[in-house]
Amino acid sequence: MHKGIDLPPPPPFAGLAAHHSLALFLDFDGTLVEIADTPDGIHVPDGMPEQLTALNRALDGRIAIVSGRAIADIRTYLGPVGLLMVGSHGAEMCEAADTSPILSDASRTALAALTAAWPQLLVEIKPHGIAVHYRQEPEAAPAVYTVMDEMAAREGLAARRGKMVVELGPKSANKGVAVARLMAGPPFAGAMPIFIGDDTTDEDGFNAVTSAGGHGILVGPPRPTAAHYRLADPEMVHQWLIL
Ligand SMILES: O=P(O)(O)OC[C@H]1O[C@H](O[C@H]2O[C@H](CO)[C@@H](O)[C@H](O)[C@H]2O)[C@H](O)[C@@H](O)[C@@H]1O
Repeated sequence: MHKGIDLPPPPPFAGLAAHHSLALFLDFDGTLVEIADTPDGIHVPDGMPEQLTALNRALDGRIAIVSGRAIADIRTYLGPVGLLMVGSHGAEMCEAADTSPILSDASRTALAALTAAWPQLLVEIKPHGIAVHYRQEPEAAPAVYTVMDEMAAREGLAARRGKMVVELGPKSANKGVAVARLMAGPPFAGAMPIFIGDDTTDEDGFNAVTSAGGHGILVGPPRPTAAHYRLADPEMVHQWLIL
């Protein structure tokens, strides 16, 4: 973990690609697109899906989007890019979505009470989990933490804190587990993995690629991280990837 020092920018992408067989694991919100006020308020830069597709071809299919969003949600923004996608923080790995309800009546009641008390909260239902966003109502954060932690304990789920959001999902899934699973088989096995992400939930991905001989790239301001390099914002990510 790099705590007190700022991190350098990564070496130029073209140079790395010239000397290594690269695998790229890309977070979505805050990495490929700027953070917005609401989950559906994001803007996908013109040409980005086409450029990701071209880059994926150049890397022989060794790019995966590894997002906290549901895969179906990502597809509405990127369209038919032909990229491998991991969604819901690793719980969805291109498998049929499990849409069965994950909450008991007690938890549904607790969630309903929370959203009634704080009407600006946004609830995002995913195939394997549920996210409560408090960006529109930041003063609700302590109540959201309490209720979501209680729900997680009751349901046997993990409660993950992200950017103005708390998410419930399976304990067994995280971005690091997903990356390790992908790295075990073709077309990723043997490549040097790079994980680019901005949020605390991306730290599992940074650790996984480091264990596999690769590097994490933190996007955003300096903070304690397992990443080796840092880029300031999604625009710098696009420039680094020559997108
Ligand atoms: O793993 P990611 O691809 O970074 O997804 C993480 C979460 O991103 C979304 O929420 C975040 O972005 C929103 C839009 O910029 C922002 O309004 C919100 O405050 C952020 O938490 C998404 O809605 C979640 O489902 C993802 O898990």
